[in-house]
Amino acid sequence: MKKEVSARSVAAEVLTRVERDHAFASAALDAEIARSPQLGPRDRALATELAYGSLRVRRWLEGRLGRHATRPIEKLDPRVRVQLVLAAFQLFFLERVPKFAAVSEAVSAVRTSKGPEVAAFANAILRKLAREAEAEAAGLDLEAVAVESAPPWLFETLSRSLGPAGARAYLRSALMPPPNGICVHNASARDHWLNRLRDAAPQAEFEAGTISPHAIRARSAGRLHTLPGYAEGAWTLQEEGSQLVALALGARPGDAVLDACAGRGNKTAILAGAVGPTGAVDAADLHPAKLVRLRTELTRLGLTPRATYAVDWSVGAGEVAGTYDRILVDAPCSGTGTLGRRPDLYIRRAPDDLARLTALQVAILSRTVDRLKPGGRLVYVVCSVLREEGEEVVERLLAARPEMEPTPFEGEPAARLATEVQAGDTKLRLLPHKHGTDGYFLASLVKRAATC
Ligand SMILES: C[S@@+](CC[C@H](N)C(=O)[O-])C[C@H]1O[C@@H](n2cnc3c(N)ncnc32)[C@H](O)[C@@H]1O
Repeated sequence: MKKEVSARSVAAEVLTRVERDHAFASAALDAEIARSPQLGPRDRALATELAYGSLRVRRWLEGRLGRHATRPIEKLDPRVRVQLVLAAFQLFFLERVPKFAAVSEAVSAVRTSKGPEVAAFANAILRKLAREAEAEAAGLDLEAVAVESAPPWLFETLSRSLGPAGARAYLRSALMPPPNGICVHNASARDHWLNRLRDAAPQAEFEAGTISPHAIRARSAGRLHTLPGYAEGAWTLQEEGSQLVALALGARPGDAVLDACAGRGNKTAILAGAVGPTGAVDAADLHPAKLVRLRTELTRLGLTPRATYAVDWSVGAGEVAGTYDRILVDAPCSGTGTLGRRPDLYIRRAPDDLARLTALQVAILSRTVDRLKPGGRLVYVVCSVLREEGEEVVERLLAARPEMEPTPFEGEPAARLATEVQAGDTKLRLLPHKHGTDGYFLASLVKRAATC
């Protein structure tokens, strides 16, 4: 019998894959949606809301389900647990799905996969939860929900970095889907594209970003790449904080720049635009496949990197032989600044990841410093808000490489923000609840010119 596909069944498959295989939610969702061409735009949006929404509050939902279960929730078959979590999410957070429908859809999915006995167990729990949701949903303390949704080790680690109130505010902000970012290449054309996008998708919300002069924030806009301007290369999809990161390097016309952990080139395009035809941008990354994507994307935008290098900075500089005026090190990290966008991190991250990642960050930084000209600048960035991957990594680098010293940012938006938000202007932490961007830590460093 062919399985019926619905927004709910797609979300259930995504949650199962994230839980069971530690899959990336975005990749799992893209794959499931691609396998379900019969879903229209509304159902695709609902599947996304169900999958991401449940992941954002999964621990809290499991806690509530656990109060009524006769056996531990974590011991249940993952497919049953996922059905219960999805129904609980609908009961507490999705007003537009009637409560009886949420319960009966979950119970019927459990009956199909596990039989009537387990279905009766699911039914008993969900009926009790439906009564609680009826009484409580409107008055939930969302900050408490957010804190209980994070694993305790993560809340403690965030509290050490942001203070307990900061950690609570950050987690509360991560309950909301963040906007999608658009980067208009020619910043002076931003208003033009804002108007064009509003005309093309009146149901969506577009607003100018406040941190990056290139940024437009988009909500409820569906598939952005189908809108005017994308195919012509007038804009790309790039989160606003990520734009600021590239601008923070302060690359000038004529500079030789290395994008040391360039990935698919999200930031390389801004760097290539800044150095212009008289400068050069080289891009490096561990994964050659990402560099192929980078070349394709830059070509689409009418830009070209001078060279791309597949390099593992943890072992050496590979074929990167030259030296550079400016280097951007957008290092691999815990991603804890992106919890709103990647709630699967609540499942995929573990406390011991930090020691491994910080050792890697220090190793990458140390090797890239060798490729910096004396007097040259390096911006270190992680999409993490944790001190361990931020201030502490910089301290470790400065201890190992005394020729490096902190220096104020040169990129105008980052320099302005740094002096506004903290006393020292050589480091900057972007926070979703303060800046409306993903969370990042940035540090600006210079290599002392040799003295005789
Ligand atoms: C945070 S991502 C940055 C990606 C890119 N700059 C962007 O804006 O999307 C970190 C990148 O570092 C790369 N990476 C991880 N370990 C590395 C290593 N040992 N040497 C070089 N690159 C590495 C990853 O492949 C990934 O693309």
